[in-house]
Amino acid sequence: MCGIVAIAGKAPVNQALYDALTVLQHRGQDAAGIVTSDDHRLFLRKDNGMVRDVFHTRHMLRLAGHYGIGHVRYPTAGSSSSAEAQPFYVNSPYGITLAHNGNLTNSEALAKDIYRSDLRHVNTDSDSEVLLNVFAHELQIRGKIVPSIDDIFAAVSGVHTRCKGAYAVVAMITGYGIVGFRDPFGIRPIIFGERDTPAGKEYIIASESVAITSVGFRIVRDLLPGEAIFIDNEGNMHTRQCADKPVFSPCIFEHVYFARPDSIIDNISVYKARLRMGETLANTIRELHPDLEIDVVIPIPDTSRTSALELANQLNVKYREGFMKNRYIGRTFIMPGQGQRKKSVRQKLNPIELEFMGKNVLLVDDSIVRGTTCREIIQMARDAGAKNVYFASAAPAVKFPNVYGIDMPARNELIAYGRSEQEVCELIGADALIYQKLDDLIAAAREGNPDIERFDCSVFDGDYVTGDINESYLAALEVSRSDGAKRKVPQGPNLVDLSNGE
Ligand SMILES: O=P(O)(O)OC[C@H]1O[C@H](OP(=O)(O)OP(=O)(O)O)[C@H](O)[C@@H]1O
Ligand SMILES: NC(=O)CC[C@H](N)C(=O)O
Ligand SMILES: [Mg+2]
Repeated sequence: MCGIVAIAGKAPVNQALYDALTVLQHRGQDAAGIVTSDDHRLFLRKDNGMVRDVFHTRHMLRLAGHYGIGHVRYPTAGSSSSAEAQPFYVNSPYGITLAHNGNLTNSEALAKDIYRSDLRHVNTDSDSEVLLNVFAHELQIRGKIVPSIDDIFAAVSGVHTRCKGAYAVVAMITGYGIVGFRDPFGIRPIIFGERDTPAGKEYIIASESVAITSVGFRIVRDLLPGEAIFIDNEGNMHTRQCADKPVFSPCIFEHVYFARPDSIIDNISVYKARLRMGETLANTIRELHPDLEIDVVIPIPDTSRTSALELANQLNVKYREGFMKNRYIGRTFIMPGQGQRKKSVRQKLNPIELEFMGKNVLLVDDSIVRGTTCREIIQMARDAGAKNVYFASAAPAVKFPNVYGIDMPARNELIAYGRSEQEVCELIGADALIYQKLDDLIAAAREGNPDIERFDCSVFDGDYVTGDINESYLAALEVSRSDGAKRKVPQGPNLVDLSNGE
């Protein structure tokens, strides 16, 4: 998952972009970047690292101009090399920069097309660089010195025709304005806002509403699946549906884990959805384990807190913060490499022994993916003297890879893949394991917006809405992007890259 933001302002936008990226940091910790423009020149800074590490005062001073875009990255394609940090740039036509959240499922085929038919060079393995070149080509073939609004929206339609997979995108067309668009299934979130200034209206586009409100804009609305927004360099805003048959299918995992609870995505409060997940999970526990004696409910911080709190309320059991989180360690799930993830769980969470000693403890997490967290945590609870350790997951068992922008590509890395609940329970060392039912999870999210007919739940049910995912795709993905495969790709400072981000 990545975070994206764009601002079309009337005054310098560097600080607001930086602030918005810090609010989106939970969506990507690997790399960050900002590009701004003063209508003539582009100013780019991007590198590996968290937002606070990538941008120093000297960089901020150079990010001049009244419009720009930003990105925080969590890689799902290519490598974690700094050359794949975003935004990406192509000089023709007009000078376009682009930032992408999601994952293209036909990136490899597109990369070949781009070279053979569009005569374009793509320098990295990033699907986002491919996406940028498709958009640039679709704009170039209109052949205009000054692109019209119709040209820009036609180029987005061209992207929808050629690209498959998930993409929420912001792009800047130097001298012409800012574009945002969402794939025809609306898998990844993207929302826009505005504010009035003495010099006129300013616009912002971002992955999550919290990035809009926290920098002083008000929310207008989410982009619809297939829809695009264009803010021209005079500050006029235009929107248009650019897909033929959009089928809304937003990713349910945003509500389970990715998004911040204080965000509202597609009119669903993530916080309320998580409370409802706690309520339904409590019902399932009562139904499946009516005799389970629970002395205390303990969340695995951070993300499960909201649902664990409501679950404890419903069961009428004490809710206690039995694990203290080291606030200087980021999210472990989105760290690259299993070794790093495993080590970080222990550095990140530390038990308060008195909450465990001699008690029947119900630990609650938002999800169990690789099982890294729960295995460590259950052992820590036992070491702290717990009598029995039960484990509940606010999401169903994750059994299938994600191909739409969450880095869980290898089936055999998923602890629930090919295993029964009982087997998972034994493997993680719990005395009982309770998963949320998929229908309950869907209901918990949908209650916030009953107009959404379906969610992308592919990691739970293996149903890939884009229709292009088959066994050979999944097998190839497993080979190229498993933890083992990633270890073989050269990373870090030894790699000499083409990067213009300094
Ligand atoms: O089964 P696993 O592979 O361990 O993945 C699931 C865990 O990873 C996430 O936590 P993370 O530490 O990333 O973030 P958080 O602090 O927001 O909970 C998630 O909240 C689960 O705790
Ligand atoms: N998580 C994401 O949205 C990743 C975006 C893009 N696929 C990349 O790897 O950079
Ligand atoms: Mg967690």
